[in-house]
Amino acid sequence: MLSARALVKHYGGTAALDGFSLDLAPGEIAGLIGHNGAGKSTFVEAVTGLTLPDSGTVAVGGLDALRAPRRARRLIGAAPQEIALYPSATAREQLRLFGALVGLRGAVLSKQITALGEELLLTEVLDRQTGLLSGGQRRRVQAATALIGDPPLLLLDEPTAGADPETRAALLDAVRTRAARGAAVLYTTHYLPELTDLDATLAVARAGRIIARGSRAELTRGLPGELRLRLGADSAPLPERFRARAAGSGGEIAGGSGGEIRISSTDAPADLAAVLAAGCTPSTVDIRRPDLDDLYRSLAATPSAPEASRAA
Ligand SMILES: Nc1ncnc2c1ncn2[C@@H]1O[C@H](COP(=O)(O)OP(=O)(O)OP(=O)(O)O)[C@@H](O)[C@H]1O
Repeated sequence: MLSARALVKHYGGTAALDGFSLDLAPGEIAGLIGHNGAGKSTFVEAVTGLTLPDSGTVAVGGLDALRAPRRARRLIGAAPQEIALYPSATAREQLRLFGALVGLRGAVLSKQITALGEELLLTEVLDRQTGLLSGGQRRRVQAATALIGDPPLLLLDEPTAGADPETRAALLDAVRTRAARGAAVLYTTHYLPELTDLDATLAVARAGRIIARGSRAELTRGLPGELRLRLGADSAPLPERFRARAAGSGGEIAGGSGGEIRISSTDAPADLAAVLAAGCTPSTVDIRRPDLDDLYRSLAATPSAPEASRAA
């Protein structure tokens, strides 16, 4: 549904995009993550036609989005990071406007607005001016403007910023429903647990390009998780070879202290078997598998290509 190749965009001496490539299939939710300034918003602007890249290509539903931006734009529902609503218009008026832009009219449009209001918990505020809404409500109205008309490509930039747990859940449900109907969703966030909730594939941006792409399982394979345990009162001490990997955990390595030992481990079941074989008798055991935070940390610790070449 979306295929971007080798996008480059310079702002003065800054390469906001530096060979940014990304593919997105129908029905896929991809989490676009990366540090501030990695190029995520610039990429979304390039796909929506707000920014013209210096080079590279963007295809949306097979259309060349750089040559035919208006036609491509009709296939895209975008909720940018910056709120872009008319403060004096009501939420319903905004949705009428966006609905009309994608060709909805009359009763069909009214029905979609009512349904979106219910879905995103906005029914009570649909007839209020958006300038008078809370930040979280405005963000949901903005998300609704992206969802109206069921576009096949959704670009949602931090749609849950400022959302409380109830409205966050409603937004995530709405995203899942659209993907289940076949929409491709690019979901930018700094809040990694959401991507687990959405069962999203991941695209990690760094210095203007994607440096890792795949399922969460693929990208976290081989990363260390943790074996966490407490040693019982009559336990043998933790074997020497685990002590260095338990350093800094704050746990006690002798039995009976009650402190939690955290052993960095790429194969926690095997390490647990070795600990038990050494006569340790844990009173509690927990295995923490590597998660998105571990992935983020491991990628942050690896210099990107331009940084590496600068450092060389
Ligand atoms: N209009 C602009 N003029 C000048 N520089 C820009 C402009 N837009 C983006 N940049 C620069 O391009 C780089 C990428 O910015 P971008 O907003 O795409 O990052 P981001 O990954 O979306 O960051 P964040 O997580 O903070 O939203 C940054 O160094 C930014 O300062």
